[in-house]
Amino acid sequence: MNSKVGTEEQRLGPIRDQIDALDVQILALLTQRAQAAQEVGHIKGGFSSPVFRPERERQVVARLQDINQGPLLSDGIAAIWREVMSACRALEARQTIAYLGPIGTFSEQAAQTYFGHSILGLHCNSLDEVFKAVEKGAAQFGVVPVENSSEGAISRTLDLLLDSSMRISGEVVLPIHHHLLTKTGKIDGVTTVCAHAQALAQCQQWLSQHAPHLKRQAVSSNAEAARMAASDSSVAAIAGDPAQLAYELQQVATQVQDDPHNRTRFVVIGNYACQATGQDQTSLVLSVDNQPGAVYRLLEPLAKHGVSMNRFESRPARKGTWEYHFYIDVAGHAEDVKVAKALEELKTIAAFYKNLGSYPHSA
Ligand SMILES: C=C(O[C@@H]1C=C(C(=O)O)C=C[C@H]1O)C(=O)O
Repeated sequence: MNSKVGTEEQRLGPIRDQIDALDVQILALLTQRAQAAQEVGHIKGGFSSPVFRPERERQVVARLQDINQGPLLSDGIAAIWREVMSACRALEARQTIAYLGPIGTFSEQAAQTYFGHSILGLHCNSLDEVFKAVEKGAAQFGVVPVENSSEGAISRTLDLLLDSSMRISGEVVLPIHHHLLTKTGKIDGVTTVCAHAQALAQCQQWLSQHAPHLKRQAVSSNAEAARMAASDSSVAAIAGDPAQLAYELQQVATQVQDDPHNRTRFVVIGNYACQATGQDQTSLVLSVDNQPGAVYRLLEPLAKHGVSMNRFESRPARKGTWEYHFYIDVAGHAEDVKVAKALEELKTIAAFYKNLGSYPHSA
C-alpha cells in the first residue's frame, strides 16, 4: 500500500485514532499510578513522614531517562514525569511552596519547574518573608534565587541561609531572558523603566545604549514592575515571559539582558534532609581566623579526599571587621565516605562551620 495516497485529512485520521486509543491506555496507567501514590500517602500518613521526596523523584526520572530509547528527549521525559509526580503527590497532600510573588515572577517559574504545577503557591513580598513562611510552617518549602550568572550572588539569600535554621533540599537553574514591556508595545510617553534591582543590573548596558533617557526605578520584583506597566502608560517594565503573559503586556524589545546566556540558580529551602542519590551537592558556610594561609588550609581537606568544589563565594561577616563567610558547594552528599571524611576535617579547621544541606545536583 502506498502510504502517500489520500488527502492530508484521510492520512491523519487513522493516526489520530491511534493517538486517542493510546491516550486512553495512558490514562488507565496514570490512574493506577495515582492510586499507588495514594497508597504511599496513607502509609506515610501513618508514620507522619514527608510527602515530597526529592531524591526519590530524581531517581524515578533518572531511571526512565536511562531506559528511554527515543524519540522522546531526556528533557521531555523529565518535564512529563515532573508533572505526573506533581499530580500524584498532590493526591497525597498538595504542597504549599513559598516564593517571591506576585504572579509571573521567575521565582514562580522556578517553583513550578521544580515541583510541577500541582502545588499551592504562597506569594511573598520579600526573600525574608519566604524564609519566615517556611520557618513557621505556612509553607512546606520555599524557592529562593541564590546566584545569577551575570550579577553574582543574591546577597540577601546568602545572609538568610546563614541565619536561618532552614536547610537546602534542592536546586533549579533557569535561563533568564528579560524583555522591555509596555501595555501597547510602544515606548512613546514612557518616562520610567521599572524592574527588580537585579534585572536593572542585568540589562544596564542595553538600557544605557537604547533607552538612556528612561529613569530607572527598582521595585520589589519584575512582576510588580509588569503590574505597574499594565496600569500606567508612563511605565515600562523589564520582565520575562511569565510576567508578560500574566499582565498582558507587549514587547518593545526582546531579550534585553546584556548576557544572552543569563541564568539564575534557585535553591529549595525547607526542613527536609535528602538522602544520597549518587549525583548530589553539599552546601557549606565556613569562616576562618584571620591568619596567613587560613583559606588555603581550609580547602586542604577537600583536595586531600578528592572532593571537588563547585562554587566558592565570599560574603562579609557583617561584624564591622574585615572578616568573611565562605559559601562553598562541594560535589557529593555529606554521607558519601570521602565527603564525610573531608567535612570532619573541615569542622576542626574552620572558625565557623554550617552545613546547609545535601541535595540532588542539577546538572
Ligand atoms: C510516591 C511517593 O511520594 C511522592 C511522589 C512520587 C511519585 O509520584 O513518584 C515520588 C516521591 C514523592 O515525592 C514516594 O515517596 O514514593
